[in-house]
Amino acid sequence: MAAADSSLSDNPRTFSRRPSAQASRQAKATKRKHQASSEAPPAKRRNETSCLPAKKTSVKETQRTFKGNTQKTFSPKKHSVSPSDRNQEERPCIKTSSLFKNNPDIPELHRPVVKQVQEKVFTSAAFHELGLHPHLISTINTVLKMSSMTSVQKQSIPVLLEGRDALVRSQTGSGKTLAYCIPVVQSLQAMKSKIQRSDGPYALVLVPTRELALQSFDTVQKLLKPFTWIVPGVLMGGEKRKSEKARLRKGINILISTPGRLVDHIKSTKNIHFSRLRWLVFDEADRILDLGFERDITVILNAVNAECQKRQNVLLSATLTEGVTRLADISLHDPVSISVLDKSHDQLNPKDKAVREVCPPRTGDELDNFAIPESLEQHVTVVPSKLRLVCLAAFILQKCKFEKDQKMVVFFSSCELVEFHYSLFLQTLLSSSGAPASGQLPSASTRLKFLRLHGNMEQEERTAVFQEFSHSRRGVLLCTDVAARGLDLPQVTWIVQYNAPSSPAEYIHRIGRTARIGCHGSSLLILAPSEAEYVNSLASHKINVSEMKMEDILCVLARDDCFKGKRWGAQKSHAVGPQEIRERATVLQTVFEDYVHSSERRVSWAKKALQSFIQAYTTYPRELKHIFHVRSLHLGHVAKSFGLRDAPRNLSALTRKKRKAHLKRPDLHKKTQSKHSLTEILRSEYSSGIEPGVAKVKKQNAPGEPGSRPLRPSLQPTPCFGHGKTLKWRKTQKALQQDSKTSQKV
Ligand SMILES: Nc1ncnc2c1ncn2[C@@H]1O[C@H](COP(=O)(O)OP(=O)(O)OP(=O)(O)O)[C@@H](O)[C@H]1O
Repeated sequence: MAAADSSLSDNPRTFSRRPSAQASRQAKATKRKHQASSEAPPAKRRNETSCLPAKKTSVKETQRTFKGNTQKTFSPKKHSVSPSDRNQEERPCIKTSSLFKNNPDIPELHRPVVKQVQEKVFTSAAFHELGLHPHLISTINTVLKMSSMTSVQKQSIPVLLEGRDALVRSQTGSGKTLAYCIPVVQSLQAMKSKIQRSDGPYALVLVPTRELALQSFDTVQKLLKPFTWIVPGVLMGGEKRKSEKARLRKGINILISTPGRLVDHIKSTKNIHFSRLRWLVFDEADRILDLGFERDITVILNAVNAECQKRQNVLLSATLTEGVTRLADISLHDPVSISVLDKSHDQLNPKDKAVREVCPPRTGDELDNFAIPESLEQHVTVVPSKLRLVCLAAFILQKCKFEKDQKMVVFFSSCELVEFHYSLFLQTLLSSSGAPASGQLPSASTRLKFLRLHGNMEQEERTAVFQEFSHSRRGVLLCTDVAARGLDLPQVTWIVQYNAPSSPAEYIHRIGRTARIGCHGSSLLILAPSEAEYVNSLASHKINVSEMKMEDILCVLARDDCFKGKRWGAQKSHAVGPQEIRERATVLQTVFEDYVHSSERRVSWAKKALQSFIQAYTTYPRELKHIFHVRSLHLGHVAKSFGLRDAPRNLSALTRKKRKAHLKRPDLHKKTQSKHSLTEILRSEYSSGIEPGVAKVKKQNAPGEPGSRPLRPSLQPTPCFGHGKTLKWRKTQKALQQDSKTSQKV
């Protein structure tokens, strides 16, 4: 079976490095030395206690340590090769790349131990203490099967029932949805003149993603069971515009929508009237009010304000930020700030006091430090770029193949990356039929189940995946940040961040998909050595992560004999030593590489995924650029993590060009063509989904064919924010620059 050529993948071709003549002579000498060492007999290193050395100190040392072992050819066991691959087998063997050679040092993590901010989830207060309609109480008790309130519910519901505007902040999975849904339902069912369906919206709930819209709709629908005259509805794209129009025409009293889809109806349908609107709710408010949704929110607020001046506004999020509170200053009327952290709520008046309370001075700013569920264990592992793919696969195998009932969510930075890894794992790690596909490991467990979710998928499939994963007891969901906010996926045990998030807020929301409402959960953040400082950045926001060694993750390969290197045939798995682990990791890598290199189409698919990774990498915000900069990426090594044996030759030039164009644009909202292509890809999942020219990933997408991206509508006129106040976007853009970065990433 063909294997990788280390001389190519170890080529230190990066974006910034231009080797001098001397350096290139040295590189050649090093290469000759490696080739020579590959022919030496394997060194004996059998009596080590840990699986692998904790860190590789230098190239020289590596050569000494692993001399003779690293370039040996390893191939998966013979029976893993399908008939179509026999031709490859007959080809002369190419030298196998060493995954464990020429990697940068793994730095010691000197993470400061910080005391995380924590909140109490439950209270002993019961819902019947709130004076709600008896039917509503019994619905909460019997349909939702809840009796006592969470802290945020106990604080928010009375305030909202008083008719106040509110900013609500509490940790992920603490019950914020009911904190606003219960008061909305209670107030609407109590209206003196009984609500008619044809009255149109009394409450408008804006959420950032379609799945969250569905989820919130489901909750509202349950609460409305006894109040059949109040009609809830959801607009979220994916459904035919015509049928949504028909539903709107009939009347929706509690309308839940993503901004993009609502804008589409405001523009094209004459059937939405906001004259009776009583409630405007922004769930995941910091996400909705950041620049990613600027144009849509502008249109919505203009439409709402034109017909309705008096309403209750509610903003909720686990990560209220400065940007949101600035907007809140404009759109909220005499708001109450509710933070579970304080274990109290403040009734704030005048308005500037409210803002000060919600966003105190920067020094010791506790609102920069988000609460993290107490039962959430956070880990980080530092992995050289070449080993990232193998390490992720090993971690998935460890948890989801060898442990029972594990449910994992893996976050990537773009739709293309999700598609790539989904297809790759499906074709290589999963054995669904008797005959293994090219490069597939036949003994891969049927226990493994992969699903994927991102914004370039057809809505029908998105919904099906969301439902399937929600109801499943196990499985691996590969996704973009489209699943980071608000989704309540029961019993998720692990969150893996394969690509680091662009802000602490996004980190909080991603890990918040586990350890909800008092349950236990764990998370793993995978960083490259050059990104290790990110741990300090998290610590500065009081986020504590403990280190998990890469070697401990790779050790799982000892449990799976389909990764056995040839030389260790008879050896029992429990006696597997560090050298064998390295070889098994190389076998796994070879499986990936063989799959990717089995056709030109797949190679170009992997290259596109690599390019997408690099593009996403350029969009980290300025304050994180010293950690995540494309210049620190070793293209050859990164290529390896896409199953490529070689760094694509034209990629760096292409990316450099894109990067230059990107850097030229301080204002990301300039309507330039080049910007369009870069940012549209990153936002695509938040589109309404019905823009012209939107090409989606088909349901039965052939592996290796990433989907295309939806386009966004053009800029809207200056918006008008709540209570007749006009917000100057240019000013606000600057204030929100911080937050906007998140919207450029997916
Ligand atoms: N009083 C309660 N008792 C028991 N379970 C509850 C209660 N309130 C809410 N829950 C459950 O807790 C889970 C999390 O609630 P919810 O999704 O509203 O959290 P959230 O605070 O909005 O999270 P996120 O910040 O991630 O959006 C849901 O499964 C919900 O049904």
